[in-house]
Formats: sequence, structure tokens, C-alpha cells
Amino acid sequence: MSEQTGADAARNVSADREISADGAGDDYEHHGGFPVYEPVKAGPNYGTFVETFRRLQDLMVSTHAPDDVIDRAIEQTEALVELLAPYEVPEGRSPAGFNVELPGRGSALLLPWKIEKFGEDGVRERGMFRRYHLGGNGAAHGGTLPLLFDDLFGMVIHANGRPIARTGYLHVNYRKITPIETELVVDGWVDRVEGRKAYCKAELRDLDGNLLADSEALMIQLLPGQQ
Ligand SMILES: CCCCCCCC(=O)SCCNC(=O)CCNC(=O)[C@H](O)C(C)(C)COP(=O)(O)OP(=O)(O)OC[C@H]1O[C@@H](n2cnc3c(N)ncnc32)[C@H](O)[C@@H]1OP(=O)(O)O
Repeated sequence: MSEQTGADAARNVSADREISADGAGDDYEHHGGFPVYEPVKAGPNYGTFVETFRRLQDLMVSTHAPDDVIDRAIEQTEALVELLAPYEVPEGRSPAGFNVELPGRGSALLLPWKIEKFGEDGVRERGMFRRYHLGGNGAAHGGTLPLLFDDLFGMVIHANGRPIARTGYLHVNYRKITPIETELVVDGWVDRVEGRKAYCKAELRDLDGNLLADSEALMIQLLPGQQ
């Protein structure tokens, strides 16, 4: 059995399919009208940076601080904005989203889940919905599940060796309450392919194997030039 972790496998697949900056030697149809991205490697403390912000996001929605504390928080946040703003870069040049060994690949937008398996037969991720993702009464906000599934399906397409695709539709069945702050597992795979259309499926389960939600999506391969 391979000792490769899911993140290793994801990194290796990306490296195998790495393409030169001008796209030379690459089947252009592989990436439709997408620019050619070179993965941007995160520095050693980037994961801590993102995790600290995630903690801040949790606190943003779970505190009721006095006005003077809010005033100090504004000051300190403004100082952070001033610190980071000079380093703003165009799409594709930030480590956010490119680092498969980090939860949510290092993007604060994505759910902080880690890749456990990354193969042609599917992708598995493990993680939690956090306080930031609360909908009501202990359950994850219903809008956060499509985010998890949609990003997973993008990975499923990549892991399956298919050209870049966009989501045509995404359907979610909410079967049971999805709790926050509880470790969960999601599995996604390509169910069938019809030309440009890949029909994908996914299941979100708790660690007792209970099905919390499942999803089906149509991922449509981009044509050359399609954004
Ligand atoms: C860096 C990696 C990015 C990874 C992306 C991650 C996933 C995402 O979140 S993508 C963002 C969300 N999705 C979008 O914004 C997509 C917006 N839509 C589009 O851009 C276009 O509709 C696009 C490109 C998907 C397809 O357009 P187009 O090439 O004109 O395809 P079109 O001819 O209409 O449809 C192709 C086939 O799919 C079918 N189809 C298209 N949409 C649907 C739908 N919603 N339901 C059912 N079938 C559909 C069509 O009927 C057609 O089938 P057939 O070939 O059998 O006749």
C-alpha cells in the first residue's frame, strides 16, 4: 500500500500536469480559457497566518465585546490592513488556495478541511465546520455545504485527470443536521462522463458513518477560450 498522503498525491498530480508559463507543450484544451497558474508555495508560517485569521473569523461571529474593545479591535485591524495592503497581488500569485497540505489549501474562503485521499477514483477530505460557519441551533449554515461540495468537485475533476471544468449545477440533499465543531468526512467522485459533461457525486458523513448530506453536480469541461 502506498505511504502517500492525500496532500502528497494532490501535489504530485499537480506537478505531473505542470505546464510552462507560455503553455508550450501543454494541450491547451486542458485549461480552456484559464491562464496558466504556477503553484505559489506558502512560507513556513503561512498555515499559522491563515489559522489565526480563521480564529479571528470565529470570534467575529461569537463575541459581544464592549464598545472600547471594539474601538481597539478596529485600530488593530486597521494596522493589519496597512501592514498587508502593500503586498496585494493579482489572482494566481498568492499562496492562498494553492497549498494542498494546508487546511482549505491555505485559503480563508474555503472550509478548513484537509485532503486525505486524492485519486482517480475520488477525493476524501476531513475537517470541521467552525463557529464562523454556524447557521442556527448548532447546525452549519446551509450555504456552507455547497461551498464544501463545489470545491471538492473541482478537486475530483483534477484528481480524475479531466480538463478544467466549471459547475453547471450543484444539488444538495440535506439529510441530517450538520453539526459545527465536529470532525466530519466528505467523499467525492466522478459518477459518469458524457463528452464534456462529468456527473459527480459526494457524501458528507459523521465519524459514525451517518449520512448528513449528499450532492450531485454537473461539471462541464471548458472549451478553448472559455472563462
Ligand atoms: C481553478 C479551478 C476552477 C474550478 C471551478 C470550481 C467549480 C466552480 O465553482 S465554477 C463557478 C460556478 N460555475 C460557473 O460560474 C459556470 C457558469 N456557466 C458557464 O460558464 C457556462 O454555462 C459553461 C461554460 C459551464 C457551459 O457553457 P457552454 O460551453 O455554452 O455549454 P452548453 O453548450 O450550454 O452546455 C454543455 C452541455 O451541458 C448541458 N448543461 C449546461 N448547463 C446545464 C445545467 N445547468 N443543467 C443541465 N445540463 C446543463 C447542456 O445541455 C449541454 O449538454 P449537451 O452537450 O448534451 O447538449
